[in-house]
Amino acid sequence: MSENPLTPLLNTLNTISRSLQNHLSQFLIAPDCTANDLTVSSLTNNPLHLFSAVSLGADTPVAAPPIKEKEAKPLTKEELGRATWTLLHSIAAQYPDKPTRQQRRDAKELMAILSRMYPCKECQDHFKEILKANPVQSGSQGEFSQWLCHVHNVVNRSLGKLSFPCQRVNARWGKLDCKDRSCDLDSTSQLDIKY
Ligand SMILES: Cc1cc2nc3c(=O)[nH]c(=O)nc-3n(C[C@H](O)[C@H](O)[C@H](O)COP(=O)(O)OP(=O)(O)OC[C@H]3O[C@@H](n4cnc5c(N)ncnc54)[C@H](O)[C@@H]3O)c2cc1C
Repeated sequence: MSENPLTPLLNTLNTISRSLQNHLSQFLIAPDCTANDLTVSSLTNNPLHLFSAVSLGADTPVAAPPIKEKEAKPLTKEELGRATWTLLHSIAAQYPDKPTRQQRRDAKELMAILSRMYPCKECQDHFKEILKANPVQSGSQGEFSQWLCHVHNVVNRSLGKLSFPCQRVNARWGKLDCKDRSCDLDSTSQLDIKY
Protein backbone atom coordinates (compact mmCIF):
# COMPACT_ATOMS: atom_id res chain seq x y z
CA MET A 1 0.00 0.00 0.00
CA SER A 2 1.44 3.39 -0.96
CA GLU A 3 2.12 5.94 1.76
CA ASN A 4 -0.41 8.68 2.31
CA PRO A 5 1.15 11.76 0.65
CA LEU A 6 0.04 13.86 3.60
CA THR A 7 1.91 11.72 6.20
CA PRO A 8 5.16 13.79 6.24
CA LEU A 9 3.11 16.97 6.63
CA LEU A 10 1.02 15.46 9.47
CA ASN A 11 4.18 14.28 11.26
CA THR A 12 5.68 17.76 11.04
CA LEU A 13 2.48 19.32 12.37
CA ASN A 14 2.45 16.82 15.22
CA THR A 15 6.05 17.70 16.19
CA ILE A 16 5.26 21.43 16.12
CA SER A 17 2.16 20.84 18.20
CA ARG A 18 4.13 18.95 20.93
CA SER A 19 6.80 21.62 20.99
CA LEU A 20 4.18 24.37 21.31
CA GLN A 21 2.47 22.48 24.10
CA ASN A 22 5.71 22.30 26.13
CA HIS A 23 6.62 25.88 25.41
CA LEU A 24 3.32 27.67 25.89
CA SER A 25 2.30 25.86 29.04
CA GLN A 26 5.16 27.63 30.88
CA PHE A 27 3.92 31.09 29.98
CA LEU A 28 0.20 30.83 30.16
CA ILE A 29 -1.79 32.79 32.66
CA ALA A 30 -5.43 31.93 32.86
CA PRO A 31 -7.56 32.35 35.95
CA ASP A 32 -9.19 28.96 35.67
CA CYS A 33 -6.24 26.68 35.05
CA THR A 34 -2.63 26.17 35.98
CA ALA A 35 0.28 25.59 33.66
CA ASN A 36 0.27 21.92 34.62
CA ASP A 37 -3.35 21.53 33.50
CA LEU A 38 -2.69 22.75 30.01
CA THR A 39 -2.76 20.86 26.79
CA VAL A 40 -2.72 22.24 23.30
CA SER A 41 -6.35 21.28 22.94
CA SER A 42 -7.28 23.35 26.01
CA LEU A 43 -5.42 26.26 24.47
CA THR A 44 -7.00 25.97 21.10
CA ASN A 45 -10.47 25.28 22.51
CA ASN A 46 -10.33 28.51 24.45
CA PRO A 47 -9.01 31.34 22.29
CA LEU A 48 -8.57 33.53 25.37
CA HIS A 49 -5.99 31.09 26.77
CA LEU A 50 -4.14 31.05 23.48
CA PHE A 51 -4.17 34.86 23.31
CA SER A 52 -2.83 35.30 26.84
CA ALA A 53 -0.16 32.69 26.26
CA VAL A 54 1.05 34.03 22.96
CA SER A 55 0.97 37.68 23.95
CA LEU A 56 3.33 37.10 26.89
CA GLY A 57 6.39 36.10 24.90
CA ALA A 58 9.07 33.68 26.00
CA ASP A 59 10.99 35.96 28.37
CA THR A 60 8.02 37.26 30.35
CA PRO A 61 8.01 35.93 33.92
CA VAL A 62 4.76 34.33 35.03
CA ALA A 63 2.88 36.72 37.29
CA ALA A 64 1.52 35.36 40.57
CA PRO A 65 -2.27 35.45 40.82
CA PRO A 66 -3.55 38.40 42.87
CA ILE A 67 -3.84 37.68 46.59
CA LYS A 68 -7.42 38.21 47.68
CA GLU A 69 -6.76 38.32 51.43
CA LYS A 70 -6.85 41.65 53.21
CA GLU A 71 -3.45 43.20 53.66
CA ALA A 72 -1.86 42.02 56.89
CA LYS A 73 -1.93 44.63 59.64
CA PRO A 74 1.11 44.67 61.92
CA LEU A 75 0.42 43.10 65.32
CA THR A 76 0.58 45.24 68.41
CA LYS A 77 2.72 44.25 71.39
CA GLU A 78 -0.50 43.54 73.30
CA GLU A 79 -1.93 41.23 70.61
CA LEU A 80 1.34 39.36 70.37
CA GLY A 81 1.40 39.06 74.17
CA ARG A 82 -2.15 37.69 74.38
CA ALA A 83 -1.44 35.17 71.58
CA THR A 84 1.79 34.04 73.24
CA TRP A 85 0.24 33.65 76.70
CA THR A 86 -2.58 31.67 75.08
CA LEU A 87 -0.05 29.30 73.53
CA LEU A 88 2.00 29.00 76.73
CA HIS A 89 -0.98 28.40 79.06
CA SER A 90 -2.36 25.86 76.55
CA ILE A 91 0.97 24.03 76.53
CA ALA A 92 0.95 24.02 80.34
CA ALA A 93 -2.66 22.77 80.48
CA GLN A 94 -1.80 19.95 78.09
CA TYR A 95 1.51 19.12 79.79
CA PRO A 96 1.60 15.56 81.16
CA ASP A 97 1.21 14.79 84.87
CA LYS A 98 4.30 12.62 84.67
CA PRO A 99 6.55 14.19 82.04
CA THR A 100 9.60 12.44 80.66
CA ARG A 101 13.04 13.93 81.23
CA GLN A 102 12.90 15.19 77.65
CA GLN A 103 9.57 16.93 78.21
CA ARG A 104 10.88 18.62 81.36
CA ARG A 105 13.96 19.76 79.42
CA ASP A 106 11.78 20.97 76.53
CA ALA A 107 9.66 23.12 78.87
CA LYS A 108 12.81 24.80 80.22
CA GLU A 109 14.31 25.19 76.77
CA LEU A 110 11.09 26.69 75.41
CA MET A 111 11.20 29.42 78.05
CA ALA A 112 14.91 30.03 77.47
CA ILE A 113 14.34 30.33 73.72
CA LEU A 114 11.42 32.68 74.31
CA SER A 115 13.66 34.91 76.42
CA ARG A 116 16.08 35.11 73.46
CA MET A 117 13.72 35.13 70.48
CA TYR A 118 10.49 36.78 71.63
CA PRO A 119 9.97 39.54 69.05
CA CYS A 120 9.88 42.45 71.54
CA LYS A 121 13.24 43.47 72.95
CA GLU A 122 11.89 45.09 76.11
CA CYS A 123 9.78 41.97 76.86
CA GLN A 124 12.76 39.65 76.17
CA ASP A 125 15.02 41.50 78.58
CA HIS A 126 12.33 41.57 81.24
CA PHE A 127 11.54 37.88 80.80
CA LYS A 128 15.25 36.95 81.09
CA GLU A 129 15.34 38.58 84.52
CA ILE A 130 12.08 36.88 85.53
CA LEU A 131 13.49 33.47 84.53
CA LYS A 132 16.67 34.09 86.51
CA ALA A 133 14.67 34.88 89.64
CA ASN A 134 12.07 32.13 88.98
CA PRO A 135 13.69 29.03 87.44
CA VAL A 136 11.24 26.93 85.39
CA GLN A 137 9.40 24.28 87.40
CA SER A 138 8.21 21.56 85.05
CA GLY A 139 8.04 18.44 87.22
CA SER A 140 4.32 17.91 86.56
CA GLN A 141 1.33 19.52 84.86
CA GLY A 142 0.27 21.17 88.11
CA GLU A 143 3.73 22.47 88.88
CA PHE A 144 4.32 23.83 85.38
CA SER A 145 0.95 25.59 85.05
CA GLN A 146 1.31 27.16 88.53
CA TRP A 147 4.84 28.33 87.74
CA LEU A 148 3.63 29.86 84.45
CA CYS A 149 0.73 31.57 86.20
CA HIS A 150 3.18 33.02 88.69
CA VAL A 151 5.57 34.42 86.06
CA HIS A 152 2.65 35.79 84.06
CA ASN A 153 1.60 37.61 87.24
CA VAL A 154 5.10 39.04 87.60
CA VAL A 155 4.68 40.53 84.12
CA ASN A 156 1.13 41.67 84.96
CA ARG A 157 2.27 43.51 88.07
CA SER A 158 5.15 45.18 86.27
CA LEU A 159 2.60 46.56 83.82
CA GLY A 160 0.36 47.80 86.65
CA LYS A 161 -2.26 45.06 86.14
CA LEU A 162 -4.02 42.93 88.72
CA SER A 163 -2.67 39.47 89.54
CA PHE A 164 -4.62 36.50 88.28
CA PRO A 165 -5.74 34.04 91.02
CA CYS A 166 -3.56 31.02 90.22
CA GLN A 167 -5.91 28.53 91.91
CA ARG A 168 -8.22 29.26 88.95
CA VAL A 169 -5.67 28.62 86.24
CA ASN A 170 -7.04 25.19 85.25
CA ALA A 171 -10.53 26.64 84.99
CA ARG A 172 -9.26 29.44 82.73
CA TRP A 173 -6.92 27.26 80.65
CA GLY A 174 -8.31 23.73 80.60
CA LYS A 175 -7.15 20.92 78.37
CA LEU A 176 -7.86 21.41 74.68
CA ASP A 177 -11.25 20.47 73.33
CA CYS A 178 -10.02 17.72 71.00
CA LYS A 179 -12.18 14.80 69.94
CA ASP A 180 -11.51 11.63 71.95
CA ARG A 181 -8.67 13.42 73.78
CA SER A 182 -6.59 13.06 70.62
CA CYS A 183 -4.49 16.11 71.62
CA ASP A 184 -3.37 14.61 74.92
CA LEU A 185 0.37 14.15 75.22
CA ASP A 186 1.53 10.69 76.08
CA SER A 187 4.44 10.88 78.47
CA THR A 188 5.36 7.22 78.10
CA SER A 189 5.53 6.85 74.32
CA GLN A 190 7.93 9.73 73.68
CA LEU A 191 11.55 8.74 73.39
CA ASP A 192 14.14 11.08 74.80
CA ILE A 193 15.86 12.88 71.96
CA LYS A 194 19.65 12.98 72.09
CA TYR A 195 21.07 16.12 70.52
C1 LIG B 1 6.91 36.30 77.91
C2 LIG B 1 6.19 37.64 77.80
C3 LIG B 1 6.78 38.78 78.29
C4 LIG B 1 6.13 40.02 78.15
N1 LIG B 1 6.74 41.14 78.60
C5 LIG B 1 6.16 42.34 78.38
C6 LIG B 1 6.82 43.54 78.77
O1 LIG B 1 7.93 43.51 79.31
N2 LIG B 1 6.20 44.73 78.49
C7 LIG B 1 4.97 44.79 77.86
O2 LIG B 1 4.45 45.88 77.64
N3 LIG B 1 4.32 43.65 77.51
C8 LIG B 1 4.88 42.45 77.76
N4 LIG B 1 4.22 41.32 77.38
C9 LIG B 1 2.82 41.39 76.91
C10 LIG B 1 1.85 41.44 78.11
O3 LIG B 1 2.15 40.43 79.06
C11 LIG B 1 0.37 41.26 77.70
O4 LIG B 1 0.25 40.10 76.91
C12 LIG B 1 -0.24 42.41 76.96
O5 LIG B 1 -0.05 43.61 77.69
C13 LIG B 1 -1.77 42.21 76.77
O6 LIG B 1 -2.34 42.08 78.08
P1 LIG B 1 -3.82 41.63 78.39
O7 LIG B 1 -4.23 42.42 79.61
O8 LIG B 1 -4.70 41.72 77.22
O9 LIG B 1 -3.79 40.08 78.83
P2 LIG B 1 -2.57 39.08 78.90
O10 LIG B 1 -1.65 39.46 80.02
O11 LIG B 1 -1.97 38.93 77.55
O12 LIG B 1 -3.29 37.71 79.31
C14 LIG B 1 -4.18 37.03 78.41
C15 LIG B 1 -5.25 36.36 79.25
O13 LIG B 1 -4.62 35.46 80.15
C16 LIG B 1 -5.31 35.40 81.38
N5 LIG B 1 -4.34 35.65 82.44
C17 LIG B 1 -3.87 36.84 82.88
N6 LIG B 1 -2.95 36.64 83.83
C18 LIG B 1 -2.83 35.32 83.97
C19 LIG B 1 -2.01 34.49 84.79
N7 LIG B 1 -1.15 34.99 85.67
N8 LIG B 1 -2.12 33.14 84.66
C20 LIG B 1 -3.00 32.59 83.79
N9 LIG B 1 -3.79 33.33 82.99
C21 LIG B 1 -3.70 34.68 83.08
C22 LIG B 1 -6.41 36.45 81.33
O14 LIG B 1 -7.64 35.77 81.08
C23 LIG B 1 -6.03 37.30 80.14
O15 LIG B 1 -7.14 37.80 79.47
C24 LIG B 1 4.86 40.08 77.51
C25 LIG B 1 4.29 38.90 77.01
C26 LIG B 1 4.95 37.69 77.15
C27 LIG B 1 4.33 36.44 76.58
